[in-house]
Amino acid sequence: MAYPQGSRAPLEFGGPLGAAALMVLLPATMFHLLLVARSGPARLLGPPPYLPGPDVLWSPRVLLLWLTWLGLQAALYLLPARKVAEGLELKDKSRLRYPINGFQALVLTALLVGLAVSAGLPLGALPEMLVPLAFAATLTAFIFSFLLYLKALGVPPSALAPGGTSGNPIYDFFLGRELNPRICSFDFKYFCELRPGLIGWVLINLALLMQEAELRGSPSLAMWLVNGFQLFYVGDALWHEEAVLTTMDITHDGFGFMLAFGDLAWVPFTYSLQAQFLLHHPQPLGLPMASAICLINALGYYIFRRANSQKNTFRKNPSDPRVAGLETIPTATGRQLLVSGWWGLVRHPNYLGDLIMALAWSLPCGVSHLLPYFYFLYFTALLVHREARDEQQCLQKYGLAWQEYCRRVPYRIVPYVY
Ligand SMILES: NC(=O)C1=CN([C@@H]2O[C@H](COP(=O)(O)OP(=O)(O)OC[C@H]3O[C@@H](n4cnc5c(N)ncnc54)[C@H](OP(=O)(O)O)[C@@H]3O)[C@@H](O)[C@H]2O)C=CC1
Ligand SMILES: CC(C)CCC[C@@H](C)[C@H]1CC=C2C3=C(CC[C@@]21C)[C@@]1(C)CC[C@H](O)C[C@@H]1CC3
Repeated sequence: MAYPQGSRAPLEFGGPLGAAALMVLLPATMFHLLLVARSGPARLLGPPPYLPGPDVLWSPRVLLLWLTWLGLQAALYLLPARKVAEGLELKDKSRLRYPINGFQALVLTALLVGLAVSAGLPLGALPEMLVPLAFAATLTAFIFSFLLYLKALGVPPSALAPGGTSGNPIYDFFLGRELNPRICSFDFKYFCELRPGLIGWVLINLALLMQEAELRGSPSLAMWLVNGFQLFYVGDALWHEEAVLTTMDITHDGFGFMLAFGDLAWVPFTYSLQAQFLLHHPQPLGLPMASAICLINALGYYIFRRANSQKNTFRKNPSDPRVAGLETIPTATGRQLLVSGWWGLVRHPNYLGDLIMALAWSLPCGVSHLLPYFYFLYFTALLVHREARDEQQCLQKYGLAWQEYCRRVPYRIVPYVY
């Protein structure tokens, strides 16, 4: 970990050099995956079939389509919400308010897309536009991050994120300077984290399913499973939208290139990789194997949801009867740490469940190619790194109590392994 001059706050992601490298590597990886998924050999580690020129990447029509998508999601965000939730207390002791209408946005998007398809919109044509769409999303992420960086120059220090104020413009551009950039009540980070990318991901999956039906008469069982699992995951995230308000992305990280690109481009165009692969490389899948994969996904989801809900219930109200009997460690901040139940098994049981689901999403693609396992490999790396970042933040917040928790719950994600 590098340390900025004159400060004790450690720089993450390898400092400015690491940030600069990631700003090139992440988009390059995304385009590599998009190109390789449709190539015959589909080799994750091989060269891409061709290098796309400007005529392949750039299309004003596709850019317009992308901006329309962002506009639609922004309009749905502004609709009246079933609930308005308060975020955690900020440095200046205030709390921001957030609309809880993400699930409503998903349902309305599904209705609008259904209407448009029945009126003749060729959704099956979307897979042919993935490369220029990804380019439009990447371009938007760069421009948007630049505007956010400029906006952050004019805000008071209390509005800045703890991490993105190193003074190095490349590093701060990557990590994001302002914690909660807003125009009036429109919160850009919260909007991007859950709406255009996540809903875009399942829409791309659906388009791939429809194109498979056009090509082969009906979608394959493998394609149904991947679509079903991922739609369920996105629906669950939007149903439990309020939980995102306590994640480190909202409470700790600024809004810069990492999250703008991650939310707007990386999620829709790389998380749909399994469905992209299946369109071009159909895989036979029998009912017994499909049933086993469903069980693996259900097990992952059970661990993921129960662990997340247990912590969220406990954080909202520690005397709630569902969590009141759990053993806890007091901390100097007045908050407690769970040390039994799911959070006594490993220090991140929710990551364990998420990883099991990630495996279940790749298995329908068979074992002939490594490519569809990219998500599982990337996600393992992301969660191991995220766990280390969270650990650092918890050690700072809770000190000795956190050390005691680590002593009592020695494994981080996988019991007896890691
Ligand atoms: N699909 C994807 O790409 C991604 C999915 N995710 C998923 O999003 C969800 C949220 O993840 P994330 O925000 O990383 O982290 P967590 O939901 O795991 O939250 C970590 C926080 O929980 C609190 N905590 C930790 N241990 C305990 C304990 N023993 N008792 C009580 N509170 C504790 C601490 O905050 P405090 O004490 O302040 O409450 C800590 O900072 C996860 O399910 C993850 O799998 C995450 C990233 C990417
Ligand atoms: C571009 C880099 C590789 C880093 C990008 C990270 C982002 C893709 C993720 C950071 C945290 C995320 C969360 C989710 C999606 C991925 C990103 C945005 C969820 C919304 C997924 C669904 C879960 O139920 C909640 C997650 C919160 C964190």
